[in-house]
Order: sequence, then C-alpha cells, then structure tokens
Amino acid sequence: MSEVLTIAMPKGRIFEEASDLLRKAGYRLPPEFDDSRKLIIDVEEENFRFILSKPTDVATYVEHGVADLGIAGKDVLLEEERDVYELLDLKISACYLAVAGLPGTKMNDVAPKIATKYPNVAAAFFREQGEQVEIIKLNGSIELAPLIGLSDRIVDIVSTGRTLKENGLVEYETITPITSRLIVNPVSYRIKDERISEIVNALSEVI
Ligand SMILES: Nc1ncnc2c1ncn2[C@@H]1O[C@H](COP(=O)(O)OP(=O)(O)OP(=O)(O)O)[C@@H](O)[C@H]1O
Ligand SMILES: O=P(O)(O)OC[C@H]1O[C@H](OP(=O)(O)OP(=O)(O)O)[C@H](O)[C@@H]1O
Repeated sequence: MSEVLTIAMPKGRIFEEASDLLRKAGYRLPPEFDDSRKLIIDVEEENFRFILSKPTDVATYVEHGVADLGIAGKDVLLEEERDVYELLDLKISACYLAVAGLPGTKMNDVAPKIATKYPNVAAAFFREQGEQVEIIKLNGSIELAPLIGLSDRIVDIVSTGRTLKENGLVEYETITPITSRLIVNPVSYRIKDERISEIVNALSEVI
C-alpha cells in the first residue's frame, strides 16, 4: 500500500473546480467531500488525506510540510513567496490582477495611495513602473477605497468585471493573469516522488 498523501484544498471559490478536476483525473472523492463542515477528510480508497483551509493559508500548510500538496491561486503565491514548488498550472479559477480607479482621474503626484489585499504584488508593480506609492492594506471590499477617498487606485482581482462596473470604476492596467496551481512541499517532492508524479501525470491528462 502506498503512503498517505496530504492535500491542502482551498475552501471557497476554487474548491468546486479543484474537486471536479481531481474527479476527472480519476480520483474517487466521496459525496461527503462536497457537503460537509469537516476540515479533515480521509479518502482511504485513494490514500489521500484532504485538509480544507482558507485559500490564503494553503501555501502555509504546504511550506510547513503538514500538507504534501496543495492547490493555491497564483495571486496568493505571488504575494507570499512561500518556500514551495509549483508543479502544474491547473488552469482553473482564472482571473487577473489589475490596477483600477475612478474614471478620468490621475494619481496624486506625491505618494499616491493604493488600496489592496496584495501589498507585495502592488508594491513590486509600482516599483517596476518607477512610481513611489503608499500601499494601504485592506482585507476585502477593495473597490470601496477610491469611492470614499481612501485611495487613488486599487490593485485587485478582476474576474467578470462586474464589481468594478457596478461601482463605477475602470481598469487602468492589467498586472498579471491568475489561475490556480498545484504546489508541493520540497521535502515531500523528494521522498514521495513516485506518488506525486502519478498525480501530476493524471492531472496533466485532464487540464
Ligand atoms: N472573482 C474572484 N475574486 C477573488 N478571487 C478569485 C476570483 N476568481 C478566481 N479567484 C481565485 O480564487 C481565490 C480566492 O478564493 P475565495 O474568493 O474563495 O477566497 P477569499 O474568500 O477571497 O479568501 P479569504 O477567505 O482568504 O478572504 C483567489 O486566490 C484567486 O486565485
Ligand atoms: O470581476 P468580478 O467577477 O466582479 O470579481 C472581482 C471581485 O471578486 C473579489 O471579491 P470577493 O467577492 O472575494 O469579495 P471581497 O471584496 O470580500 O474580497 C475581488 O476582490 C473583486 O472585488
């Protein structure tokens, strides 16, 4: 019998598409998987242990080795630069990071304010553009910031564009496209390489 692999799955938006992909790749996940408040789900037939976590915490579990594998948004990986390897672009939960703001506005000449959930990505983007900005970290409802005068611009995820539109904001620049990635703990990758390669191959077939 092969060893158990622990996989950190993001709850929320990515969860359904990630489970569908695993099923398409031939893994039998129980119905409990889709409708449960349990945070640890053992799938004995496949020798998997799933841990269900906040999307932003997946890479933390993998970095610390309490999960061998994980599924995480590229946005989170760019923001946190965790010590994990990226094995596959799963091409699910596609969206992109963009700079947005009120239409027809210029950024303040001196230290324009940028509100975002992604302070590191935003700082790196404006640094590369040669702009000195002040980053304001928020945890959600980022689109509020320019509407109430907290910031000149936001850096946030855009998917359908509906949130920007309904709040009267426009996109100024695209930063980078985002999809979810399969990530691995570097030590697990070395010692559980056979099983991990098997999963990578099975998933590659259905991406
Ligand atoms: N429209 C979208 N808004 C936000 N994230 C999206 C969107 N479309 C795809 N994603 C992907 O889904 C991930 C976020 O999932 P979800 O929205 O469930 O988490 P969250 O609730 O924002 O995270 P947290 O619970 O930590 O605040 C992002 O990291 C990104 O990769
Ligand atoms: O382009 P759209 O399809 O409208 O999606 C983009 C919106 O979705 C996300 O917010 P989320 O729903 O996660 O809420 P939050 O503001 O609490 O982060 C993101 O931060 C945008 O606000």
